Amino acid sequence: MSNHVLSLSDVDIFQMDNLILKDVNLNIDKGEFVYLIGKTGSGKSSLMKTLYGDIPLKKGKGSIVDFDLARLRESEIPYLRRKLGVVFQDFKLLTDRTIQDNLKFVLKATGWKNKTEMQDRIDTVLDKVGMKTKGFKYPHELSGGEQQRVAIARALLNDPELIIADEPTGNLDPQTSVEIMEVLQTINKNGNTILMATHDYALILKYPSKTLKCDDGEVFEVVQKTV
Ligand SMILES: Nc1ncnc2c1ncn2[C@@H]1O[C@H](COP(=O)(O)OP(=O)(O)OP(=O)(O)O)[C@@H](O)[C@H]1O
Repeated sequence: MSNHVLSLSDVDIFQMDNLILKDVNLNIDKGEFVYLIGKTGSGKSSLMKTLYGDIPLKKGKGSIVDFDLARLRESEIPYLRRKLGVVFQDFKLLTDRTIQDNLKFVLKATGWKNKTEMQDRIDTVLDKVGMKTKGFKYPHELSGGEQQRVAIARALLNDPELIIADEPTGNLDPQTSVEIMEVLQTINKNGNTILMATHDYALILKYPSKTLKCDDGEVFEVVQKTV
């Protein structure tokens, strides 16, 4: 059986009718930590959006956590998202409710019903990111780094087969970026597969791993010294 969590072959990535990336071929195996780099506008976000069903796959073959991206129906997207954890640069927490309630909202929306099980899961994921004691706070009462920890906890709620993180340290200072990276590294060592877009080469040097680059309409793997 294939160990691929993600597999793209001869995929073209579009924004509307504009071709952004051509003939993309890549595989990510269970347990890998993979960086996605490339200058602004090179197509990193477009690639990631295609992976979580925000942009339809119009050409080529793509499978992600057992979903066929070329045949993905609108109605299947919520089920795909349940098997993925997506983390954004700007955290995207709901500002009108506490951290606990942000997480509860996601659990309810994804079919959880039992209150004790929900609370146990929330405690577990907040503990994983070092935020167990701050669940009663509102997002604006937390620092950027703490909000990103919560966003990572939220991504972990449904035990995703792949975490897609689009510049998760983009809004954070260097020290806080390292702290968030430590959280992601620990999660990866505990078995979660992670694809992370970043501009932060210092992080890549500190935590070397497989690196894919978007450049001039293509995606290719780079060896560390040419990053
Ligand atoms: N909603 C959109 N509609 C049309 N074109 C878009 C849209 N979003 C992005 N693009 C274009 O697609 C190309 C790739 O953008 P994308 O956001 O994927 O790059 P990126 O590598 O993620 O950049 P950044 O590092 O700045 O986030 C750019 O030329 C951009 O102008």
